[in-house]
Amino acid sequence: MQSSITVRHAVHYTQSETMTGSALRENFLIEELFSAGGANAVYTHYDRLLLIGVMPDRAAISLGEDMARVVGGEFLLERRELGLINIGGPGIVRTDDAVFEIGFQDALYLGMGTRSISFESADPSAPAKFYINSAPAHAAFPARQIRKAEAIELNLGDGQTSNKRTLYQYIHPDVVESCQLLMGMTRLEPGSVWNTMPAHTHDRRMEAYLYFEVPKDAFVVHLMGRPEATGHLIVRDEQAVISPPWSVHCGAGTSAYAFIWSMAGDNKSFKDMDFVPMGDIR
Ligand SMILES: O=C[C@H](O)[C@@H](O)CC(=O)C(=O)O
Ligand SMILES: [Zn+2]
Repeated sequence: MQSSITVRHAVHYTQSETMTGSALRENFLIEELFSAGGANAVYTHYDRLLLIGVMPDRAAISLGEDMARVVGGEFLLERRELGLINIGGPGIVRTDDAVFEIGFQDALYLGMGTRSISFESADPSAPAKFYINSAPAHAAFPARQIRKAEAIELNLGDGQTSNKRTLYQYIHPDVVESCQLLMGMTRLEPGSVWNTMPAHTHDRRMEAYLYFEVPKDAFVVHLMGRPEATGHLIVRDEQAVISPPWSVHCGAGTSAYAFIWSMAGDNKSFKDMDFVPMGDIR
């Protein structure tokens, strides 16, 4: 089983603005989260968000002692909460006292205090891909499965500006209670390529994007940085971007794609965004 845990430090924009393209990639892009039969984790110091990709094949994968060590606890969710969305085949998540069948584009919230968590693929030839985010928690809320049909659906953008898309809020105060985690998915319509335009920042919360369903040979040009000093990351299928609180996070693909966004920080107010006037982007 291939597994990894890496730590990403927080970076000030005065430093990121002097970085080469490859240094930006090392600090803000996660190239490999999903490896067959493995679990890859990135612990970021931005709001201590933990991003994990779990792709079980024949055997179950559990988040065990190595993860507990990273967070300095007896077990991973001793003082944390966790959200996940499955972007692969049907999967199964077992916890201390429950079994959840998690289909494609279904989500699961697990609260603080959940001791044992293990992941399986229902069919190893169509493996599940659990994209997991975990953040520090102060209260124990009940576990809850959120199917795609239960997420809040928002229709955004316009074909005329190539940004027609559907946004699904899964872990959101109007759907399920969480301490600080917000999580959802956005899917571009065929022919639309721009996400999150007009761009925004939210200094109160960091954000992470996992791009998926990016066709082979296609890519997304993800813009990051302060609005007046943007840089870019070329992002391929199933790669994730860590977006600091001071950064815009938007992009255009060479074709349509989907992505999972998640946030952690001071509030859970999705609408708390500082929109950037289009004329200010540099
Ligand atoms: O703060 C919110 C996040 O940046 C995303 O939810 C935006 C997004 O998915 C979109 O506009 O397409
Ligand atoms: Zn945002």
